[in-house]
Amino acid sequence: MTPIIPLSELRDRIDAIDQQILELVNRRAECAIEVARTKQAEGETGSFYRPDREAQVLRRIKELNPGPLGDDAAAHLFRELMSACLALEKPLEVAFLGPAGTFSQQATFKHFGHAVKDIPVPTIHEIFQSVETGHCQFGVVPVENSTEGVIAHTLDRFMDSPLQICGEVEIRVHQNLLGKMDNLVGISEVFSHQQSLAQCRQWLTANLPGVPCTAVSSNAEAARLASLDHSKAAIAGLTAAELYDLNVIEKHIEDEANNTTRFIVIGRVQPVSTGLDKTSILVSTGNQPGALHRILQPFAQYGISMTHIESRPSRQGLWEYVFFIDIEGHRADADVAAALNSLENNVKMLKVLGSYPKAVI
Ligand SMILES: O=C(O)C(=O)C[C@]1(C(=O)O)C=C[C@@H](O)C=C1
Repeated sequence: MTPIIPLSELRDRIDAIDQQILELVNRRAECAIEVARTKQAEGETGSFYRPDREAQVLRRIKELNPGPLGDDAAAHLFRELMSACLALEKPLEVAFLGPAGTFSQQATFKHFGHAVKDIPVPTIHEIFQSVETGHCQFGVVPVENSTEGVIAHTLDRFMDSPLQICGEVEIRVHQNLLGKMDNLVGISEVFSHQQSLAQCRQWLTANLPGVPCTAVSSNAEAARLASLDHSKAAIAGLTAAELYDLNVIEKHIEDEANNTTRFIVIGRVQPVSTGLDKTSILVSTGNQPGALHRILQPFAQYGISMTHIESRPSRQGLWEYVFFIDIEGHRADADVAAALNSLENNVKMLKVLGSYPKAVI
């Protein structure tokens, strides 16, 4: 048995280590300030954020991590460290689907760290708009949920937006029943975002049969409404419970155990290839026989994996569809470039929505 070390001695050790960490962290921050000077000298004017470099830093940390700290825990620490360093270079403004307390805000912090200036915006359309007009440098929008499928609004908005996808982030979504009451008895109405209501449909039918469910603009808005009336409940995340001082009446009420939402980061930056990337494209074929085959053929020919395909009405011709496709690899990678080149000759329209590093944390 290893001897028990007195608490005071262990705390002295921790204090000494903290001092070293603090010195090192500040040396790193000084480097980031120098990076900003170099970027400025090279004529950079836009955002100093580099999604490709950040992905590489986080992947390297996970590879180097000797433990006992877990790889994800180590990566999260460095996520925050880089966020603070970037804020010294140039603070970043990121629009998310507000108000505060939504899963979109959680996704924003998970991807950018907490040193960003997070700007709540009421609709997906306005998130695009705030980045298009330069109000914010980046936006975070939900794109698909593992239970409920795609968020059509986000996909549709890409059809006429000049913005690029420059990152992705996934959030495990736990839904909770929140309210001022202590139990399910006497609940007269449940508020939530339409997607969250859909994710808890079975639970609601089994536990609150006949209670009206009302869709509102966000889960945080649902929590706010529930805080105003003691007979009304909300379905939302735990952050919203804290924010609006609500009781957690029932935890994890989502029907699917692995309920996950994928968000994408939109902006004007085009990350360079990191070796572990994804590319999202928009393709329109016209309504001809064999159209889908012509889309799939170049990917098969160049051995490219397709991770997602989704069709949406094009809004141009009756029964004309566009396809949103995610593939593995970066548009600058030789095989992806060749496949996209060949695809362009096969289809009516091809728009590359972005090549970006796969989510690291
Ligand atoms: O390497 C850079 O370009 C930096 O700005 C430094 C740094 C970092 O802290 O490591 C900070 C922000 C960028 O988004 C990427 C990396």
